[in-house]
Amino acid sequence: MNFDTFVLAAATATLDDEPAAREHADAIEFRMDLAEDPLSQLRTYDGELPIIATNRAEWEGGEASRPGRLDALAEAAQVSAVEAIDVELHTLETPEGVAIAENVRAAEIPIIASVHDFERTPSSADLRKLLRRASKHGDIGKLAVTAQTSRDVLDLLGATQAISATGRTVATMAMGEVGRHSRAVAPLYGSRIGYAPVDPADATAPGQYDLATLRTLVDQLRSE
Ligand SMILES: O=C1C[C@@](O)(C(=O)O)C[C@@H](O)[C@@H]1O
Repeated sequence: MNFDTFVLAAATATLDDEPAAREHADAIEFRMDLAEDPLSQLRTYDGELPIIATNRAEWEGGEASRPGRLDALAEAAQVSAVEAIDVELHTLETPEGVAIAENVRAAEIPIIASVHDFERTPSSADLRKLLRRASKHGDIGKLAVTAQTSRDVLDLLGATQAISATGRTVATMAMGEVGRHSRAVAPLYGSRIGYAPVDPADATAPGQYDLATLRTLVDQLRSE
């Protein structure tokens, strides 16, 4: 998968959702940590959209607990439909994370190095540092923070613009209601991935638009 242009990922724990996502999404984000039997779902997948595999750790807002979490991700990287792997920046900075990154790179798949803050938005300087670190460890550096004020959204967009202007590939979004519109406008500042559930009842983060809405918003803003 190529992140040279914006990729809209339909976030789901059920690969059976793929036909419903196809009309609007460019990819599926398969949340292995929320899925039943994720490896067998992957092995029997025969959809058209490429998959970003995510097995989010509990300590980063997901549901995957320790035993086997990274091994499952390494196995997912062997599935041909899996065209990108999402790993937490904090994991990539550990020896186990370095090992998984080597594994994934051997399969010639890009790594999305992600950072989440479910409570706040770090300072502008810290946002830039985090994005730089994430885009150094991953092919794409991703930052999802929680905006409490509109100033937070501006800081995130500023960091997105500044780091992408240095030639790095980034993806950013502000979670929650205050930052919701960032999901539509961040692509204009250089963000290369957006996430939305097929069904709004199955949101994988606070403040997500449903897939059809985010597709429309992003496309309309881009074509103006
Ligand atoms: O990291 C992200 C971004 C996200 O948290 C969001 O805010 O849309 C949704 C997650 O599924 C994905 O892994």
